[in-house]
Amino acid sequence: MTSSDGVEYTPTALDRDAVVYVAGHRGLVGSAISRKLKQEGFTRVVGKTSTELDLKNRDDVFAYVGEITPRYLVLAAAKVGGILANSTYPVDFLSDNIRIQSNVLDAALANDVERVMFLGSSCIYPKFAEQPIREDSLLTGHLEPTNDAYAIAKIAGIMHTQAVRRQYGLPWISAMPTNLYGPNDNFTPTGSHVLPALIRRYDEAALDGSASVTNWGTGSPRREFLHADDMADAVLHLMEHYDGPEQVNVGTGKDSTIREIAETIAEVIGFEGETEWDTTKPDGTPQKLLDVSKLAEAGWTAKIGLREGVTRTVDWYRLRRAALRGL
Ligand SMILES: NC(=O)C1=CN([C@@H]2O[C@H](COP(=O)(O)OP(=O)(O)OC[C@H]3O[C@@H](n4cnc5c(N)ncnc54)[C@H](OP(=O)(O)O)[C@@H]3O)[C@@H](O)[C@H]2O)C=CC1
Ligand SMILES: C[C@H]1O[C@H](OP(=O)(O)OP(=O)(O)OC[C@H]2O[C@@H](n3cnc4c(=O)[nH]c(N)nc43)[C@H](O)[C@@H]2O)[C@@H](O)[C@@H](O)C1=O
Repeated sequence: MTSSDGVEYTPTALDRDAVVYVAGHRGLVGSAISRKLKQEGFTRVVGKTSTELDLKNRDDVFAYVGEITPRYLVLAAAKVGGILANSTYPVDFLSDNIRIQSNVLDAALANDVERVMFLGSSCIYPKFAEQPIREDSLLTGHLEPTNDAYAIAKIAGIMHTQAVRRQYGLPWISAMPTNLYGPNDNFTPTGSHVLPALIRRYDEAALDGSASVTNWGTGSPRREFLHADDMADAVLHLMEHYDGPEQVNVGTGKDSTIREIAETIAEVIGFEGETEWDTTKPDGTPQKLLDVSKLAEAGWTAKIGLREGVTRTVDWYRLRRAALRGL
């Protein structure tokens, strides 16, 4: 098969005995991908924690990738955070991510990694992109200011995979996930995304018998949420069934208001008090709903519904509550 950029590659089942390097294998997405690959019979799934290998250190990255010489690589390591972390530390989100992805992708190229999956984020699209957001709306308008630095790093990552395809003919691809959640998410109050933040907040309020909780913003922004296990399933599916220079959106195709998400989480937790909104905190993008038709054409749709996914995540959180709260 020849792609629109001239790369000749026919997507096929990945070799279960080949080395697969999952960069970021302890995180929300990387851990789900590692689990999925092992469930599917992959025997040599490898990774290192950030303590063992700081991906910002180019020499160390080249040494490690040269040592393991993976046939496949999923780049799920990044500096990641919610709206507050992104808007407070833009330098870190830009600089760390540019360095991590340049090091890993350059080392992958130097070692002829056959198939690379780069993970971006739906925040790469313009703040006021037409909804649902199509892949071709990339670079057609201004970014959302609360995460523009992170988005620019991610756009550079997409371009990096496209450039490798053009210059070296390797069938590297990228996927743009919507907002994700699930086991191994970040549950810290100031660093996390909304879904884990609300699970923790409502759980604490239920335990303490609080009369009310206060969430950030107005509650009116719309977001689409995908469970990390679905994300992992989509990543493997795309690596085995998709090739092309254009990034592929990964989501459910359905969104809800933050207020509705809060109601679902409160119900699953069993919190019966009031919810208030702190409108001094930012709302961010008014709506982020991905057009997932390209993904559907590649043969994949989401399977885990929001209530089921939230229930599973609440159960996971409750088993680890003390450790996650640092108690
Ligand atoms: N979470 C979300 O809602 C979304 C995430 N994404 C993308 O998915 C990918 C994974 O995100 P997610 O799993 O949520 O993030 P997490 O924060 O859960 O995990 C990030 C991973 O990256 C690793 N990492 C970070 N910095 C370094 C470093 N300097 N050296 C080595 N490893 C490092 C961490 O390693 P360790 O644990 O060892 O410290 C961790 O395993 C990212 O590219 C992100 O942009 C896209 C859209 C939405
Ligand atoms: C995945 C994506 O994640 C970020 O963008 P975001 O979608 O705005 O993510 P968020 O989950 O942090 O917030 C979603 C909405 O929820 C509201 N909200 C209410 N209460 C809490 C709360 O307690 N915590 C948080 N974090 N948000 C809250 C919040 O005000 C906002 O309106 C970017 O980092 C971006 O770079 C990126 O890629």
